[in-house]
Amino acid sequence: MTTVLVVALLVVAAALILRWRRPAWYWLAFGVALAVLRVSVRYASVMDACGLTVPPSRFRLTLARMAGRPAPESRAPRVLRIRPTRTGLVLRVKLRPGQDAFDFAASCDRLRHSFGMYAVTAREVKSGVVELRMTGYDVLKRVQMPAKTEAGPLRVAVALRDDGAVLYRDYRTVPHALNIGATQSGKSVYQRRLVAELARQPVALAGIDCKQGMELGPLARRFSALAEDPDSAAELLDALAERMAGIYRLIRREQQISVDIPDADIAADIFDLPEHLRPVPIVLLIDEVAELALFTTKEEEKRRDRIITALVRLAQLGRAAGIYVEVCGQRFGSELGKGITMLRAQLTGRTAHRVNDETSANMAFGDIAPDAVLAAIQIPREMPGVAVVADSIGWARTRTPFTTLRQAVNVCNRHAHLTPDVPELAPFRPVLTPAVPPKPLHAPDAVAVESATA
Ligand SMILES: Nc1ncnc2c1ncn2[C@@H]1O[C@H](COP(=O)(O)OP(=O)(O)OP(=O)(O)O)[C@@H](O)[C@H]1O
Repeated sequence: MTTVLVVALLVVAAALILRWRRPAWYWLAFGVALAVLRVSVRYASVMDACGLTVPPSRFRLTLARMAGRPAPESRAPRVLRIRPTRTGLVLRVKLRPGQDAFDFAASCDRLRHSFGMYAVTAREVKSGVVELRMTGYDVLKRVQMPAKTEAGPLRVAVALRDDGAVLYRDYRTVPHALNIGATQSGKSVYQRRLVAELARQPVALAGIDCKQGMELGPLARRFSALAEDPDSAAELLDALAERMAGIYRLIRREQQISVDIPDADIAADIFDLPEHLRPVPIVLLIDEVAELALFTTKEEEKRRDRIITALVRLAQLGRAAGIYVEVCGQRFGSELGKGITMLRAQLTGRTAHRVNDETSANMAFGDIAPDAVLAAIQIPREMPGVAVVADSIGWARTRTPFTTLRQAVNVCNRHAHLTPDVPELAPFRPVLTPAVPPKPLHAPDAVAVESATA
């Protein structure tokens, strides 16, 4: 703590002396150092004012009485670590006997005002230790991801959380996810970011985009399979189910070999298989799931049932075979028909962009994090891309860095050579035609005017 304080003082002094130069880091270092000083100086009084201190123990009172000293003061939780970050600071405190992590969570708003920070969040990191993350400004206003992240295989840095931490989409811990939001809320940008990040990794991407491939089509060079209408989507899902069955047979065969070898590890999913046998993982992205679930004729109803059944099977069994499902939609509730709530139950990761009503938010969070429902409705219209992410432990507001379609296409084109050939998905491999200059389109009005003048 003392070291951090001294460093903060030095940084403030250096920043004041060098102010005539004002390089980019000047404001950042100055702001963070000031925040560290402010928190360090005000710590004890703020804890006291927020009711986060404990009265002196009987032992200390007895000692004071025996020594003839005045009664000792209440004690604030001990600071274990204070760590400046790019966006503010992180404080770790050790709770005093009788304190509860909930007390800190409930006092976040008071702490925010008292320390003069933009936001404060609290979470228990281990028994008796609470981490207070403080940010000095609205980090979601202009999202800037840190230069270095802890991304890895099947773990991509997808957004920034409101406490300044990076939000990762980790397919190995949360295999399947749901992303809902009203129109223009930022779902596609979120999905684009996912594709752009996954494109750099050795994974196969499969897409279902029933908007005639409008969102995923331009990224086709990095896709091993793409379906642009419900009919081909049904066939693609069947092909994925077939691949899943094949991978299970492969794992089973390897298990039988391992059982006969003493002390050998026994494969339970594709990552336990030897590298030369390991099938490439597949991430299946579905844009606007409702297009797959709606029907008007008997034929379409049969196709819909086939699609939803295949999706449920993939979400139930796909993880061990390295098949992950990422579903996007405006709503995802029981009004989409039978099997939808069963599918939703398999989608562990939940993200909700701005929604227009409580029912839509409930579809994402009602069953896992009721607190997050209100937060999702309150996302302002003028902040597209802001989302609420929740799991059974808690929720946070996040925002994806804005990725244009051009940027995502550039990344996909640059990494097109990483696109694996998946034999089962070969019929769905997007056909890449050479670019031709577009012909001028005749709008219906223009045609009408032309024929009228003729
Ligand atoms: N993370 C973001 N940061 C800044 N602006 C964003 C962000 N995400 C989205 N936007 C803005 O919001 C607009 C709509 O985003 P997007 O197309 O992703 O919405 P959507 O939910 O997919 O809409 P629809 O369902 O109609 O396709 C974008 O064109 C962009 O201008």
